Amino acid sequence: MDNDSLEVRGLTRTFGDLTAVDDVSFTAPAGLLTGFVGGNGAGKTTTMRMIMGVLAPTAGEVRFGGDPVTRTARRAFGYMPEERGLYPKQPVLDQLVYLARLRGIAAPRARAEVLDMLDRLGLAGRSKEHVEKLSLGNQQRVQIVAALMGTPRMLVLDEPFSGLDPAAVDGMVDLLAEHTARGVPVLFSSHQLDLVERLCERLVILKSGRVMADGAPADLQQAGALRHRLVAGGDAGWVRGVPGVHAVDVDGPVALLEVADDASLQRLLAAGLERGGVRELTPLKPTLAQIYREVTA
Ligand SMILES: Nc1ncnc2c1ncn2[C@@H]1O[C@H](COP(=O)(O)OP(=O)(O)OP(=O)(O)O)[C@@H](O)[C@H]1O
Repeated sequence: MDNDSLEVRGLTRTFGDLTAVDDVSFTAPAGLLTGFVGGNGAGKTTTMRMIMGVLAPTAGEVRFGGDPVTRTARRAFGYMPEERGLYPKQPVLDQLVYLARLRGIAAPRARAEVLDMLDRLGLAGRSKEHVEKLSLGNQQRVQIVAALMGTPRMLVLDEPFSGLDPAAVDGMVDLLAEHTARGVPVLFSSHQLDLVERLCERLVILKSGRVMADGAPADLQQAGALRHRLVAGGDAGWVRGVPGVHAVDVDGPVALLEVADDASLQRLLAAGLERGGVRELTPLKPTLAQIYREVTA
């Protein structure tokens, strides 16, 4: 196991009769972005709270670098909680420097680091404003600074991209890349599957508190039902009669197909030769949205 990876083993949390997180195990490897996805109420926030020690697990454990996570170790983790938690009536810079000092960063360095990150997120001119005067997206940018400052050893970010405009998303992506380049594991939750697909090297999909899929997106794409796009010489209606081939959609000569195995693919081609030929047959990689729908169906 890589030394600076996050490992979650058998994590479980009940609230009365509800098992919100049910025997969840996964690894967020060092130096990689791991996307944590799942519908509303799937258990993402509850899992992240347990990782950060905000909530006690009913069962299971959290390890970092091979060791059980202690309170001291958690001080070196950057966390963006769902409930955010900035003081509305304090100026942005004062507040961030205060939070940085709580993490043990000396005042001059804290100030320089905070000003640099505010600048990179387009907030340089707003550092003296009270947080409550900022738009929600700009408050979110301040939260990002709060989570990322101080050279954290791990990042746990609950919906860090929600409410950000495209420029801020790009700024955030660049910042996260700097942390993964240092070997830091980054776990972030999101409902924006296009963004997760673009960014993540690892993916954990949760449903009703359970892990439904866990791995590299390319592996999950291969494990999913492979679809093919076929363009026939004439009307492609004949594809419906080929054993092992499921026609998802047929529109004139173009068909979208799920092919069970290689033998079915050969049957499809043989049938095509008898029915006016096959002009094109292309395997299609499922998108993350398709994988997500399949594994959470
Ligand atoms: N303190 C609590 N007391 C009782 N139930 C809770 C508590 N916290 C969470 N839950 C329940 O646990 C389940 C998982 O909630 P959680 O917030 O972890 O989901 P989530 O995946 O983060 O959802 P969302 O995407 O909507 O933020 C939900 O059914 C929620 O109502």
